[in-house]
Amino acid sequence: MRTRPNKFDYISKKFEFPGGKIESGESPAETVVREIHEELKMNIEVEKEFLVVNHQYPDFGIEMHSFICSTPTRELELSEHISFKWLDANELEALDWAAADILIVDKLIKEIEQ
Ligand SMILES: Nc1nc2c([nH]c(=O)n2[C@@H]2O[C@H](COP(=O)(O)OP(=O)(O)OP(=O)(O)O)[C@@H](O)[C@H]2O)c(=O)[nH]1
Repeated sequence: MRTRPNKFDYISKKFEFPGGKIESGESPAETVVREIHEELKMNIEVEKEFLVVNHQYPDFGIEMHSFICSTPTRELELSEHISFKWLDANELEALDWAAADILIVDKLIKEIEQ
């Protein structure tokens, strides 16, 4: 997903994975299901946890949990992003990713190439 212009220029209009912040009482896997439904009107199933990344941006730090998920359909409705792309592994590297996402992208490329 491509982010809207952001107050922090290092995140503005970068590509990121859909998701969002954990709410009180939620597990990270529950968060991703809720956020993807809220942001994209998509129903997904979490298959497995993929990678936990800790990243320090100049103004804040994040601990980001990523998951391999499945969905019966690719149909979605954007509500918070300016565009999206479905990509094969060999196309992932070409995008301008948020810095915190680079380790996830690298691991995806390695695992899918095997
Ligand atoms: N969802 C998501 N956020 C990411 C990724 N990579 C990354 O740096 N972030 C950053 O992590 C921060 C928290 O994500 P968020 O989706 O909750 O962003 P937000 O503060 O706009 O959301 P909110 O106000 O709806 O809670 C944002 O600054 C976002 O840009 C990613 O792959 N997915």
